Amino acid sequence: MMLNNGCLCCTVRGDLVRMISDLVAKKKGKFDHIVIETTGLANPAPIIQTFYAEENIFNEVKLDGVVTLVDAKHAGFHLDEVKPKGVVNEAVEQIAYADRIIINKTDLVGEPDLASLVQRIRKMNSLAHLKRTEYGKVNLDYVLGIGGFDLERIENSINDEGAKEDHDHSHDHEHEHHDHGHEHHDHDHHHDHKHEHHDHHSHDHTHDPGVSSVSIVCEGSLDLEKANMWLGNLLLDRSDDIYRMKGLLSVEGMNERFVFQGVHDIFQGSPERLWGADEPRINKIVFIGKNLDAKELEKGFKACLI
Ligand SMILES: Nc1nc2c(ncn2[C@@H]2O[C@H](COP(=O)(O)OP(=O)(O)OP(=O)(O)O)[C@@H](O)[C@H]2O)c(=O)[nH]1
Repeated sequence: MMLNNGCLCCTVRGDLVRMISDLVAKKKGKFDHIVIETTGLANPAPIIQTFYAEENIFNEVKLDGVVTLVDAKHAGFHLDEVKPKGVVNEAVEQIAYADRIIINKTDLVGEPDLASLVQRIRKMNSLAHLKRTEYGKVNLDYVLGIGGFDLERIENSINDEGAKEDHDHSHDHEHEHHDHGHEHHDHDHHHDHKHEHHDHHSHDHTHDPGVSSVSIVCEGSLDLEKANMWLGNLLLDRSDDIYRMKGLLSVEGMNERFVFQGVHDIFQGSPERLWGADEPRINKIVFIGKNLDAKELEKGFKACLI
């Protein structure tokens, strides 16, 4: 089914609501997945938000994940494009919201360019799985059944954060990235940030998209009231800039681990399984967004610890 262009200022796509309602009414039980292919100019946010905003949709279908196909040869150009003030760079947005990033046409670029593109994408979105392809060759289960918004799968996605370029052939890289991911967890993140700026200047990029991933990893238990206030206020002030977030928290007095995920002002959270007797109470939160201040986020979070 072809959708008309939605109004860019709307956060709920009426056309998408109608399309899904029609499909559900006519063919309920006859399909496993619905694949929505947007144009290259689409902002994914309104499409994602539609799945939470309308009760009919929310109850009948579940948003599985966002897959972004990146043209390895031309992506750099689009990411560098300077837009008029207030206009988003859709290439940046499409990477920021993704659960899976497929970097295609890798045969057309050299390894150094490819590596720097991967690095650049990784800094924007440290949660997504990433794969390099030629002619878009991926297994179907890589792009269907992702569970990118499932609370039950939060732990997996934040645990292998930054560490999971999914390789089919190039094994040396797997190790490289794996190590990097662990380092990422142990170190403070201002370090990463500084590097980012350094790289930025030395490569003389003209445009900083300002989209980055910030992760907080910290042992301890949270004061429920303080944590509620902090996250609540953060979303009140910054929900436009926070594209996606995922977290696993240890709350004082709560025997279960608390998991949450969010997209802008949409927030879903719930207690998950019990903490193990010997399990270290480690909190993990990952934010993907614009103008994120890693230091400030970490400070705010730590102020909520008991
Ligand atoms: N060299 C090379 N060419 C590719 C690769 N993947 C796709 N192509 C070619 O790129 C061209 C455009 O591919 P499409 O898949 O139609 O691109 P698209 O962006 O989906 O196009 P539309 O959705 O129709 O706008 C075709 O000639 C493909 O054969 C790749 O990995 N390497």
